[in-house]
Amino acid sequence: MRRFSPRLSRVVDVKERVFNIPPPNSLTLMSNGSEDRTFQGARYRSGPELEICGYTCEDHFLEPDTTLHSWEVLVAILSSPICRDIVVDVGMPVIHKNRTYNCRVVFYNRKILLIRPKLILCDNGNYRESRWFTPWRKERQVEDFWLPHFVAEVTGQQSVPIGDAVLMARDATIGYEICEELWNPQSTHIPMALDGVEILVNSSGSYMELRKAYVTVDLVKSATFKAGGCYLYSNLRGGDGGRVFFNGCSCVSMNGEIVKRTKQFSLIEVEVATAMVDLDLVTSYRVGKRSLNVIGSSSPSYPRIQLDARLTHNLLGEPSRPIVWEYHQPEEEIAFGPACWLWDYLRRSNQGGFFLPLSGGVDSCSSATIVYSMCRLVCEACPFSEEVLASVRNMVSDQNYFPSDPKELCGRLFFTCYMATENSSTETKARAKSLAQQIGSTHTEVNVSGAVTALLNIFALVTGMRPKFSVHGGTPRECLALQNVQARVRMVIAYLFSQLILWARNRQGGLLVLGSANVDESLRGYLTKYDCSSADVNPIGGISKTDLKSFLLYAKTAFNLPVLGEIMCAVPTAELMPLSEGQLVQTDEADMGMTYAELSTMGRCRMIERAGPYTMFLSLLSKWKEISPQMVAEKVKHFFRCYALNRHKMTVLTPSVHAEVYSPDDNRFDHRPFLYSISWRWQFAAIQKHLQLLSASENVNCVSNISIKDLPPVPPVKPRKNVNSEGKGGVVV
Ligand SMILES: Nc1ncnc2c1ncn2[C@@H]1O[C@H](COP(=O)(O)OP(=O)(O)OC[C@H]2O[C@@H]([n+]3cccc(C(=O)O)c3)[C@H](O)[C@@H]2O)[C@@H](O)[C@H]1O
Ligand SMILES: Nc1ncnc2c1ncn2[C@@H]1O[C@H](COP(=O)(O)OP(=O)(O)OP(=O)(O)O)[C@@H](O)[C@H]1O
Ligand SMILES: NC(=O)CC[C@H](N)C(=O)O
Repeated sequence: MRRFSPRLSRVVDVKERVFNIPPPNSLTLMSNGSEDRTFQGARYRSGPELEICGYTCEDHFLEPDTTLHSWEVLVAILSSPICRDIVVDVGMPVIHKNRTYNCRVVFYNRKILLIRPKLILCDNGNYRESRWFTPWRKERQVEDFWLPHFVAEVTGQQSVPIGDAVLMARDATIGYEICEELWNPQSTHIPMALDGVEILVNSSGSYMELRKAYVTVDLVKSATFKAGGCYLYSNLRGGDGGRVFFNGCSCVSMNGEIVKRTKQFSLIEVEVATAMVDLDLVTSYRVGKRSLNVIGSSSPSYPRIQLDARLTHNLLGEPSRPIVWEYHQPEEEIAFGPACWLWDYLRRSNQGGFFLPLSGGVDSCSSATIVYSMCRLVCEACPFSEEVLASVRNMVSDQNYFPSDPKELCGRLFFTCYMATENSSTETKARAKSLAQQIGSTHTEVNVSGAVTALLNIFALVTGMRPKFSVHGGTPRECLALQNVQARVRMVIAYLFSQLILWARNRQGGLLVLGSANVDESLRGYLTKYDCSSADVNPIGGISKTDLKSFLLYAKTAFNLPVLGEIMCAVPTAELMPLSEGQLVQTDEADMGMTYAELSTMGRCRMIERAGPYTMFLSLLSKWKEISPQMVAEKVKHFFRCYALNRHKMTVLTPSVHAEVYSPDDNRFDHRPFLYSISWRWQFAAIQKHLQLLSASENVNCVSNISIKDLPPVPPVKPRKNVNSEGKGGVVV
């Protein structure tokens, strides 16, 4: 290929995990002859959103200290010799005219060139940016920003431009689009590209959800496919103190093709991807797009901040070539995302490892397998990362330790315990033990029946009464209480062990207790409040049972853990009730009155389709054609009754890594009340009315049109009913 004017530019996309900007002294150290290793000879460097202070500062963004300290760090960075002759943009909050903006600060050779505030904020899902930031609404306008005095002393500038402008070097034009601006229908890259901006820089704080990674890649590719250009997309990676795991996957795209990328998951703190691009190819691509040129010629111009420097080299190197993006399957995302999040959590909490009550069922075994996956990642990272090695040495209280075998590491960091009661089976006990052996966790088996009996004795002493299981003639209320006391005792024992097990082994610190309630159980409320569902952190709280089973199938082969095949196929059961004539009387799905697959469908419908009971009923009518409309109605009503009854449990849900769009996590994600009337009179009446119309005519196109007369009668106030979380009423109190 012939180039008329070889303008090869090295651009760099630096991806850093939050809070990882090295302190000033280490920056200086790195400059001693290590410039190439750091920026790889690049002329431009970008990084993720709000990288200086960290994306998850949240309400700390309302504190002026956060902005002040960000300026202090910025001064340290721009003063560093490492930043000579390279244009750098970094992310931080900036207060201008008493308003806080989420900004990129662009500098070159100790001079700040531009402060570019975010134009479109993100407020969906876990995002709440407009709680802290104001969007910049002055399109294509800049103002003077007066620098803090200690910054002015270093840069020698009093004021710098702030606003919606682009940077014009002698040989390239660079524009900024901050995260959500790419996702919005009025994406900023379009008018910038029409105005001749060649390099589009996007700094992001985009978190992981299963099956989401392709979205950013598609957006980036389509941005430069439609409008041409070189796109630098830099995202955070890792956990920084919240429930989300930032998704990595930074990349460089050129005219619709990805030419460089970074990993989605890794324990390594900083990953630098460098690409060499030929900017003439941007021009030739755009020149060929005739319709783009016509629109571009009338497109309004951006203010241009001039930079008297060249970004291109006349090098004879080869431009980076297009690559094929290999996506992780959801099972791999489960294996690596929560594992990396657990690692970040563990090292920041300064604890010595994890404790998990291991029942031999799908959920707790999934949590265990994720910890094993974490150990594998640690062993892989240690030869390349001093930070990971230092953290693991602190955890195991051994400064000479070098982990190389995940099983051996697991034995040091991970403690599992099977806690039997008289209702436990030998099968689950054996499965828990096998998994512990295969992953190498330090495993114990205890019998907690003595503690359960002691508690029941206290009750009997006071009341003179002993509750009975239903198979022994007890009422549902007695039976439920007997189940819950077993489950709760396990939680107390788990905390006792987590606090003292390292003490008993003459090691420092304590252990974090892991939980293993999955997203579906939480949504349905099929868990005992303050049993082992209450823990310090939960790696699977955002994942559905269906996905967990696929994950175990994957891990069985990928991690060589044969017992997972058996665990996956076992019928899920709580094992809290006695066997009846040798038969299992309790299975999760029978207890819940719905299958996990149905629950997952309804969960998605509630959250993603934003469906109330009536809309969910309509939606499922077309999805579940194999069952009658009456049956669909009963399932929907049962789901909403259970959801309403148990919603209070979400207020104390153990923090877990966010992974699923239909998560019911009440804390940050799913903002709904936690006290409901469970009768849903108006909504259920609408369903009933629709059913009547359906039976009157198969083809009625009905819109709910109910009135007071359609409502079922209000239930009598007396005698009071105590409805348990099964949604089964009928106990007179
Ligand atoms: N609106 C509200 N706001 C705040 N608290 C509320 C409340 N309504 C009830 N409560 C309180 O909540 C408590 C009842 O909840 P809780 O103690 O959890 O008990 P509960 O939900 O009644 O029963 C536990 C449920 O979990 C199931 N389970 C048990 C064991 C294992 C598994 C499994 O996952 O395999 C499942 C079991 O079948 C049953 O459905 C009571 O103290 C009650 O007063
Ligand atoms: N016998 C047991 N030994 C140790 N822990 C247990 C035992 N039974 C239950 N647990 C703990 O309590 C949690 C909730 O118990 P539950 O019976 O609801 O299991 P679950 O949610 O179906 O999960 P699993 O599939 O792991 O059995 C389990 O995930 C596990 O951590
Ligand atoms: N920080 C942001 O602006 C997030 C943007 C986008 N909605 C995402 O999920 O990645």
